[in-house]
Amino acid sequence: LIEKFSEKLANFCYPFVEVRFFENIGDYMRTNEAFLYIENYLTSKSTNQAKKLQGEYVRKSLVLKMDERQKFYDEFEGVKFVWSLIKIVPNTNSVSFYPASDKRFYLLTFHRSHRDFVEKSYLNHVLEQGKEIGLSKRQRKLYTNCTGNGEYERGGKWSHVIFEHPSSFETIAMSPKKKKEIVDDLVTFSKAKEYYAKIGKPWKRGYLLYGPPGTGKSSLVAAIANFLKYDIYDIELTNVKNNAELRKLLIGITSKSVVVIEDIDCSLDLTGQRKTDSENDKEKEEKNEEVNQVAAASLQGLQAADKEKNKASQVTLSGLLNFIDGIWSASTGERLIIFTTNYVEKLDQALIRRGRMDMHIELSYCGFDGFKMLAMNYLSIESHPLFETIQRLLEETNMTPADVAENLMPKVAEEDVEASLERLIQALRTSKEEAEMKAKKEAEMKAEKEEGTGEEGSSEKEAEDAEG
Ligand SMILES: Nc1ncnc2c1ncn2[C@@H]1O[C@H](COP(=O)(O)OP(=O)(O)OP(=O)(O)O)[C@@H](O)[C@H]1O
Ligand SMILES: [Mg+2]
Repeated sequence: LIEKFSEKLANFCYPFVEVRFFENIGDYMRTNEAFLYIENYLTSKSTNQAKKLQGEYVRKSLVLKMDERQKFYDEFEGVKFVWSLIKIVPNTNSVSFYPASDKRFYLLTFHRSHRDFVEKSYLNHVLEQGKEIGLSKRQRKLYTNCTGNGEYERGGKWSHVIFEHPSSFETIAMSPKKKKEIVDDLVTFSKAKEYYAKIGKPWKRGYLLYGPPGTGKSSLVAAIANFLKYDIYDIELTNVKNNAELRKLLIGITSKSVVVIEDIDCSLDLTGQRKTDSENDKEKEEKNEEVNQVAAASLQGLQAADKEKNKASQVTLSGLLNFIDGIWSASTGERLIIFTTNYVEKLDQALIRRGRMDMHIELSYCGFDGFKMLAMNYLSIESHPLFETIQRLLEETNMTPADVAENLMPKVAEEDVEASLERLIQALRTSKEEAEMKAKKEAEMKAEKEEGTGEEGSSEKEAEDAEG
């Protein structure tokens, strides 16, 4: 009876319902998209009402956001609602190996008589509006994974900054045909939600960008993200301890994102075949043995080996393959996965087969088309008498777009166009001469080596004869 009565009393005194929308949810602490949509919705509405705001400078404009503990009153179809942003700071007195991070949530309060209305229409209204606003002017983010190596850091988490890279398809120098191909592919992909559902595939696509250093792979990644207006998740694989941590990262990725793994050939030893369990065990045993030997040798040696062991990532090729298109990968909607590498031939075929990496894009040395684009961007010229010479030289020698761009950049204030072009021509000539010299030297070395092996054989014989 007392229980019943106290419940009634509580309801009478506080007839409100509270709903919390946490920023991160679940064991994997994935970003709650509802939180982001609500943030957009409230940011668009709250600024003229709230008295405590937070200012951020985003893409050349000021964005005012709701401050913590600031209440915001909303009204929809005659019903009143109260929103507030609340931050829970973890208890710093408790001693924990992994310090907990702050938790934030939006709290929605309304009268309990509107419960049905909230569930059926108000929340839909808020989320839909927030989503729409988000698409048109959201701040895009560049995420990277935390190291997880330090004593106080836990791996498998993302940290982010606002993504503001000026690269776009207009500034990338590559053949117009290839550029169009990529743009068309991106547009088709971004509109193909139903199609992917129909063919029973997760909505994602893989790109492999390969080519020598300085040919614009990283720039192209930024251009793609800018074009699609997606967030970027830049994974540093060497910071990922094991496959479980990689999966944890995957779960934390929101939809509409580009996932990038740069220099995939250097990140890990992924070039070998997928290993069987027994092979893995054997390797581990061997490693342990090594460590033991070092331990016996000296304490210092052990510490060094331990450090190395800690550093080494245990992400395997099969873990990465699962990351790309395993069952878990379908849990995060619309997504583009991009690998970049300097040495495509080093990679395992399983990693780059079609279906995983659907499109292979080669970025190569600067051609005349690329040069014209750079000249337009850097010097604002479409043609010049010196272009002919440059075209001929570009055909005769290999120069990366990065080098061409560097030479075109004015070195002193108000340098004229001709000086820049002359500098480029000079650089192209030098590079051509160097390449020729190198080829000549290599040929000489080769010839010498061949001669040398012949001579060595004979001198050995002589020595033998002398001994005899
Ligand atoms: N195709 C290109 N178009 C325009 N600018 C380019 C191009 N390639 C390179 N650049 C210029 O050179 C710089 C370096 O390029 P970028 O970082 O994209 O090269 P990368 O291929 O990623 O090299 P790495 O393999 O060393 O990572 C960029 O800042 C950009 O200004
Ligand atoms: Mg790069």
